[in-house]
Amino acid sequence: MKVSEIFFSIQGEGVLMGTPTIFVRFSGCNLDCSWCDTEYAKNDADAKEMSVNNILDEIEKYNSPFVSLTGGEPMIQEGIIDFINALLEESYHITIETNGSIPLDSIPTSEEIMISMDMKCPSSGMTKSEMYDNLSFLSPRDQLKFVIADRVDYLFAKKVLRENDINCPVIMTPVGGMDLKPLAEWVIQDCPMVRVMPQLHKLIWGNAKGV
Ligand SMILES: Nc1nc2[nH]cc(C(=O)O)c2c(=O)[nH]1
Ligand code: SF4
Ligand SMILES: [Mg+2]
Repeated sequence: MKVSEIFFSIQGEGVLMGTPTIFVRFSGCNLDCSWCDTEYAKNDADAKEMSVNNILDEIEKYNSPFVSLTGGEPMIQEGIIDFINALLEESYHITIETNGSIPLDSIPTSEEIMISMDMKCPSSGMTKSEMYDNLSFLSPRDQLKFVIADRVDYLFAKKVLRENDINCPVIMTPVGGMDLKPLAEWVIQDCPMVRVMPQLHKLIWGNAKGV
């Protein structure tokens, strides 16, 4: 598998925010979001080839049952399902950070898996890539995230929520993860059933790599 980096940090996004978590960041992505904050993982130029066992050996060094698979786009990695099954066997809780453009039905059903699906808004330039069928695959233990750059993105997100039956927590985060006020005020005005959240790791460490 093509790995960009493995690091131990706190979960900075979503309902598990604040939980010490091991991150496995895979290289390679099928999208090209305008505001991507992990350009270095979008192609596999700097990737390290690692087997499932190599990765398991590496993450065993950290003392946490929480693993987050991210990228890039983890779901395009060859062998990702075998890796997920190996993590389940080792009793890890797994968060899968996916961009929503890859079918999610190959992911095993388990209490120990949280699918954290991004829904790409207009400012990303990638809205056409989203697979709306994936929304029906999300259960209450998963989460749906919208990264919001402007009012157009916010209205897009509201429309998606209005037109689809969503069964999991919904999170809105401003692009860059830190300037929360405009988004918070829109949500208060409209009161949709969403949670406004920062990217906690960026509040702590700024826009650094490996955190
Ligand atoms: N601390 C921390 N939390 C994260 N949650 C999701 C991340 C991601 O890049 O997908 C991420 C990340 O890069 N760092
Ligand atoms: S899906 Fe994620 S990694 Fe891929 S281009 Fe968009 S923000 Fe970057
Ligand atoms: Mg990140």
